[in-house]
Amino acid sequence: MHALDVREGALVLGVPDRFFRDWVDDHYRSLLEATLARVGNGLVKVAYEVVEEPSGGPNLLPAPTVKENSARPPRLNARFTFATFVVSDSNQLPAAAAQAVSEKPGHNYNPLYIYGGTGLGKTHLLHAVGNHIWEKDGSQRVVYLSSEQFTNEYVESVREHRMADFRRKFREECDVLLIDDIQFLGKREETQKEFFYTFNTLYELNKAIVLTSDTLPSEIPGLEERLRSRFTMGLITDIREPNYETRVAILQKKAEAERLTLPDDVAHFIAKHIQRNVRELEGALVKLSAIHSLSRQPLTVEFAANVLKDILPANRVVDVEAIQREVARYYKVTVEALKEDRRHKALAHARQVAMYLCRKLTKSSFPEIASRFNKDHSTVIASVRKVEGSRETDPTVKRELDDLEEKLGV
Ligand SMILES: Nc1ncnc2c1ncn2[C@@H]1O[C@H](COP(=O)(O)OP(=O)(O)OP(=O)(O)O)[C@@H](O)[C@H]1O
Repeated sequence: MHALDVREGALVLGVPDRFFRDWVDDHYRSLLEATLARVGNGLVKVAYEVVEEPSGGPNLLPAPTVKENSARPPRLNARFTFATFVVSDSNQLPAAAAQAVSEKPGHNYNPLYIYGGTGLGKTHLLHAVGNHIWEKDGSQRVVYLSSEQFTNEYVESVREHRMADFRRKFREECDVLLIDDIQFLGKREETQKEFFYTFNTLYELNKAIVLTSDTLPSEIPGLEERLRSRFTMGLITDIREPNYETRVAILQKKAEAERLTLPDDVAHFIAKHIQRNVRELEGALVKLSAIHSLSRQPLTVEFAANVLKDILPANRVVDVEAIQREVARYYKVTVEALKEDRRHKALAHARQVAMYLCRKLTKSSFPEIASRFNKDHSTVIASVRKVEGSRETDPTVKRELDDLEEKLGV
C-alpha cells in the first residue's frame, strides 16, 4: 500500500484491488488507526482507493506465477528475491553462488555458507534462494528458519516427546534447508548434536543446505569440530559493506519498489552519510518517504537532511573524541594508545593523522589539541604539517585520509 493523499481528515491508502482493500480493512484497520493517532499529526482515519498496477511495474505481492494451492513456505518473505537484490563487487560471489544453488539445489555448492556483518543482505539472499526454488517448483519443500528457532523447536519437541515429528520435518519432509544466523548454534551442545544428524541426512540425500552467519565457521565459539568441518565442505563466501555506487543503486531500487521518485542528489546525500549497513540505508528511505508523503514537502536534500538529522552519522558532531575513536578503530589501536607517549612507528603515524584531522575538522586550537593528546603544541604543529605534506605526495596516506574523512561523514 502507499499513502496517496489526505482527504477530509483521513489518510488515503492506495491498494491494488477490492479484495486487498477488504482484507486489510478487516485485519489492520484498528492497528492503522491506532498508529495514525500516535504519529499522524491529527489524522485518525484511513480510507482506501483502488489504484491500477502499471503493467511491468514493481509487484510487491506474491509472484502471480505461483500455483494457487501451494502456499509460500512459512516464514519466507516474498519481498526478498534475486530481482530486488542489488549485486555489486561487495556481494557478487555470494549472490552468484546463491543463484547457482537455487538453479540446482543440492548439486551446486552444498552447503553454501554466507557470512558477513549485520544488515548486509545475508537474510535477503537466503530468502531469495527459498523463494526462487519454490516459485520454480511448488512441490519443493523449503524449510527456512533461524538457528534459534531450530533450537526452540528442538527443545519443545524433546519436552513434548515429539522427536519423531521433529525428525520427520527436518530430515524427511525437507528438500531445501535454509538456516539463518547459524552462529547461535555454538552455544547449544544438544541442539548441535541433533543438527549434525539433520545435516548428514540431508547432505547424503543431496538436499540443498544454505547457512548464514556473522563469522567464519572456524570463529564460531563452541561449535563442534565435526560441524565446523562439514560447513566447509561446500562454498564459504563473504558479503562486505557496499561501496558508494552500490549504496546509491540500492536506494534507487528500493525507491522504485516503493514508487517513490527519489531525486539523484537526495540518493547521493543519503549514500554519502550512511555507509556501513543496508538496513540503515533502507530505514532512512522509509522514514523519508513516509514524512514526504504525509507532509507533502518536496523531496530535496535540505528536506532529507532535516528529516534524517537524528539518524545521519554525519550529524553526530565531529569532535576530537569522535576523531580519536575513528582513527583508533581504523588503525586497530586503542584510543588510550593514541594519547600515550609511545614512539612505536605505526602508532606515531596514527597519532599524527588524528591530530591532523582534529585541526582540519574541528575548531580546536593547537594548544587544545595538544592537551587532548598529552603533547605540547609544537608537536601538534609539526604533526599536522607532516601529514599535510604526505597527503600531497604519498598515495597511501591520501587514501587513508580519504577513507577516514568518509567514515567521519565529511
Ligand atoms: N544488495 C542488496 N540489495 C537490496 N537490498 C539489500 C541488499 N543488501 C541488503 N539489503 C536489504 O537490507 C536489509 C537488511 O538485510 P538482511 O536482513 O538480509 O541483513 P543480514 O545480513 O541478514 O543482517 P543480520 O546479520 O543483522 O541479520 C534488508 O531489507 C535487505 O533487503
